[in-house]
Amino acid sequence: MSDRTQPTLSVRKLVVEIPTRHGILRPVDQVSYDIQPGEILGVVGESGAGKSMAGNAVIGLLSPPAHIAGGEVWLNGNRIDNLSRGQMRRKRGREVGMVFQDPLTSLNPLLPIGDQLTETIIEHLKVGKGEARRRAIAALEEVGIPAAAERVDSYPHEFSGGMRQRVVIALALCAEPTLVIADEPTTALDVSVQAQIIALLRRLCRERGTAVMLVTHDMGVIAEAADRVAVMYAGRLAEIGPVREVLTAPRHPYTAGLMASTPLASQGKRRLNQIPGSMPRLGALPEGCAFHPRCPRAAARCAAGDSPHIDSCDGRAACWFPIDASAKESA
Ligand SMILES: Nc1ncnc2c1ncn2[C@@H]1O[C@H](COP(=O)(O)OP(=O)(O)OP(=O)(O)O)[C@@H](O)[C@H]1O
Repeated sequence: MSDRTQPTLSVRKLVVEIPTRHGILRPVDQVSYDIQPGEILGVVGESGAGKSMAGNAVIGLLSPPAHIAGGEVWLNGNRIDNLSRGQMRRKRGREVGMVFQDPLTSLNPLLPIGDQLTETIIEHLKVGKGEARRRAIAALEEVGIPAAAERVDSYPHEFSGGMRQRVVIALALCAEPTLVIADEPTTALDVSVQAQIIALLRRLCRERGTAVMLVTHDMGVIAEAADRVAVMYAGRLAEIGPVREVLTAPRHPYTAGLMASTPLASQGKRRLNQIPGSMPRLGALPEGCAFHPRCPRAAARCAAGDSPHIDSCDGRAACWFPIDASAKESA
């Protein structure tokens, strides 16, 4: 078991590479972060920023030819980036639960949901059939499935999208994992249902001390759910820090741009200023900071040399000229 001072997940200088005919791409480049027990780390960025690859790499779900080419991943104090596929498969489910955008990725359409839950519980918790069924019903009750004792024998298609995602959360949590990777868990749902699912995930993981990596393109979901946020741009971490600080006083101009293009309910008004241009392709990254061609603060230093890294900047933003909120600047 993890002790409370040890992060549940610790990722150090993780690099994912994809060899292509035109050279090697790095969809994840030197990414480092920790997630503490009970903490939700939101990973946000535009489409193609490398968010899903960063999550999939951690749980050994990269599709070849993508592979981990550097760095380390530690789960509860054990190194896991060098495990075999079989060893990693056993960790998924038992130590790591997964919630994906489409509930039908996780649910077998041909099996009643109760069978899927009891199978997982028996496999990972080594209890008998009767006890597993009792726990399956309790798990469904906990995620808010009405009349769980009757619905336990229903098939996935007999539930609405929101209820199906509740079942997936029950399935992800039933083996009592210490880490949950949730990749766009609410993107396919109606806005009103989205908030319920986020609140549910947050409550259950808090209660159990489960660490969560929440991958989303939606700053609103981050504001709602996350304790800390990691902002990705072109495979690299642009900024990482406590969600309140990053969202109210972003230091990286990219984070500031994302915030300016996101209508947040808490801000009371819609601010919609799109960041000009688009994220560069991985095969055509500019020299220097990958964001500099779109950056309102870019200076000569940003366009040359190595890309700035959080560790070599101020520890929060990978930027040579971070925004200083105390100076009342705006990006
Ligand atoms: N087989 C592949 N060959 C080349 N590039 C790839 C391959 N698979 C993924 N990529 C690239 O890797 C990058 C990271 O993809 P990833 O899916 O992690 O991004 P994302 O931030 O999760 O985006 P989205 O929100 O659209 O899912 C993207 O630029 C994508 O184009």
